[in-house]
Amino acid sequence: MIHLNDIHFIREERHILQDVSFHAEKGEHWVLLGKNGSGKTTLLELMNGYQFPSRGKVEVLGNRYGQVDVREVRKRIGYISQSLFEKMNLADTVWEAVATGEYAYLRFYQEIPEDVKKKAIGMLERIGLPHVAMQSIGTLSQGERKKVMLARSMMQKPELLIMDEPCSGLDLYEREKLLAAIREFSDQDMTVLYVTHHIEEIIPMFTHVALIEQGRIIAAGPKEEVLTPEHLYQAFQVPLEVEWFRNRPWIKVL
Ligand SMILES: Nc1ncnc2c1ncn2[C@@H]1O[C@H](COP(=O)(O)OP(=O)(O)OP(=O)(O)O)[C@@H](O)[C@H]1O
Repeated sequence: MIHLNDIHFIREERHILQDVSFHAEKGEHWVLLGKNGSGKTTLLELMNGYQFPSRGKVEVLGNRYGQVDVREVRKRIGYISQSLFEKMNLADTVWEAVATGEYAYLRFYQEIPEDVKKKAIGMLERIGLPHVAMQSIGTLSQGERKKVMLARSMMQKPELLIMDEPCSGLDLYEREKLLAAIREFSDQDMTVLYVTHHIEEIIPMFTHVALIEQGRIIAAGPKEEVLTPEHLYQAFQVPLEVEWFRNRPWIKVL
């Protein structure tokens, strides 16, 4: 599904990723966890083919990057990030913005077919936002924006869903609502990769965690094995305890 082998990413003499190998199989739901500047977004950009490694091999959904048209691979990947939202036209109505996900465009230049409109409104209903369908996306709250981007990414049921800090800037209520929506959309056929620096966002649907520190993966595997105080100290340099409550980790800083 995703195979990164011996990746090095060097820019302006900085070794941003060093000797990274990462493997995710179909149906696994991964969290990529690490502090600010550790290299998480860079790793996602390699997986989406927006960046190419200085050394090493990237293979996603059976395609070796460098030998295929990455735009074709991207059609099978749902990607949610702040930078994608910023590329959207804030004057577009919400249902139109969701409908663009059907074609992986950012906006339409011709009339949207009725069935695509219905599907987009159906997605908004599923995510609990049918009432904002006719508003422009620029008028939405932060939480609504994130949910709309999730609905958009689900128009063409992706085989791989990649999310870059989708809960950043959300209050507790909005965060939990968005996590519930992500859980609702992510079934076992879909591989999920979720980037965050907040341990409490690792809800039960996530099966695996990779910890990244200064461009190196320091631990990767089933979440219970990776989320130990020792590994987390290595990643964040903060002494802490981990408490599991209903299959979700919570931390106490010591
Ligand atoms: N093209 C580039 N040229 C130079 N430095 C870069 C480039 N791309 C990324 N970096 C640097 O690489 C480091 C890792 O960046 P990255 O955005 O991957 O971190 P991150 O883990 O996603 O951080 P955050 O959690 O703060 O978003 C940063 O120090 C960044 O400044």
